[in-house]
Amino acid sequence: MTETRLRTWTHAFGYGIACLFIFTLAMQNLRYGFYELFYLASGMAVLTLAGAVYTIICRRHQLSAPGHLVILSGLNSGMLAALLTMDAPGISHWAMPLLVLNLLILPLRQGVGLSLLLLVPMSIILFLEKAPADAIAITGGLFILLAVAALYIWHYDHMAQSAEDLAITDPVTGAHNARFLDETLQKEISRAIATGHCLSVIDLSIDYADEVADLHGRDQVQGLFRDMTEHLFGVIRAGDTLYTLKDSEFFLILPFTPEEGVRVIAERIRRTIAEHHWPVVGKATVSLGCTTRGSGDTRTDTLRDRAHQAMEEARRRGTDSVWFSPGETIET
Ligand SMILES: Nc1nc2c(ncn2[C@@H]2O[C@H](COP(=O)(O)OP(=O)(O)OP(=O)(O)O)[C@@H](O)[C@H]2O)c(=O)[nH]1
Repeated sequence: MTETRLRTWTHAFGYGIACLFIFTLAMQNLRYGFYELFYLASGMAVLTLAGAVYTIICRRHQLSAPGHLVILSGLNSGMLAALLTMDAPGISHWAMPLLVLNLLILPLRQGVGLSLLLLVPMSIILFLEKAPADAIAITGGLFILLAVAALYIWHYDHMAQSAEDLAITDPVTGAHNARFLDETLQKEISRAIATGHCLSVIDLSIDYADEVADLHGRDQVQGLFRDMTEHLFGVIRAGDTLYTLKDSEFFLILPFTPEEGVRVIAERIRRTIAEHHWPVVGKATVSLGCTTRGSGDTRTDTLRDRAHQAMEEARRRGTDSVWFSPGETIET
C-alpha cells in the first residue's frame, strides 16, 4: 500500500469515527433538551463529514492536501467559541477527539501548533472558571494526551523515513541503489525534455576489482567501495547524484551538464582516483563511460546501456581511461 493510499484511509477513518462520535453527542443533547450543545455538535459533525468527503475527493494528493488545515481550524475555532460562550459542564472533554484528529490528519508541526492554539486559551478559561484542582486535572490530561499522540506520530514518521531510506540505499556504500537510479533518471530525463537543459551520465567501473578481491578478500574490497563512494561524493557538485550498481560499478547522474562538462568531470574523477592512495589496496584505477542525452533519448535504459557500453570501450582501450559516446539527435 502506498503512503498516499494509507493516508487516505487513515484520514477518512479518522473523520468518519469523529463524525459518528460527535453526531451521537448531538443526538443525546437533543434528547435532553440542550439545544445549544445540539447545534454546536451538529455543526462539528457536518465539518467532520466535509473532511471525509474532501479526503475522498483529494485522494491522489493526500500528502499535501491544504483543505484539512481549513476544516480542522474550523472545528477547533468552533470548540473554542463554545467554551467562551456556553456554560456547559464537561464540554472541555470534547477537545480530546479534536486533538487526536489534529495530529492524525495534519503534518506534525501543524497538528501540534493548532492543538496548542486550542489548548492554551482553553486552559486559561478553565483556570478562570473552575476550581484549581479541576482545572489542573483537565488541562493536565489534555496536555498529556497531546504529548503522547505527538510522540507517537513523530515515532511513526521517523520509522517511515528510515524504511524509505533503507529501500533506496546500498547497504555497503551508503550511496543510492540501482532501484532508485531508474526512478531518478526517468525524472531527470522528463525534466531535461521539459526545460531543454543538458543531462549527462557516467558509468564508472573499478578496474581489476575481481583480482583485488582475490588478493585482499571480499571485505577489503567492500572497504574500497565505501572509500571510493566517499571520494566521489567529495568530487561531484551538489545536484549530481551517485548510485552503486552491482559488480563494483557506480553510476552518476549529472543534470545541467553538457558534453564538454561531462568530459571535464569524468577526467577529473579518473585522475583523482588514480592519484589517491587507497587504504589496503594502495593504488586503484577506474574506467568511465559517459554520454549526454540526445533529443531522441527518452528512456532510462537507452542512456544506461550507452554509458555502460562506453565504459566497456574505455576498459578495452587499456583501463584507467574515459570514453564518451554521443547521444542520438532527432532532427525536427
Ligand atoms: N555535473 C557536474 N559538472 C561538472 C563538475 N565539475 C565540472 N563540471 C562541468 O565542467 C565544466 C567546467 O568545470 P570547471 O573546469 O570546474 O570550471 P568552472 O568554471 O569552475 O565550472 P563551474 O562549476 O560551472 O563554475 C562545468 O561548467 C561543468 O559543466 C561537477 O562536479 N559536476
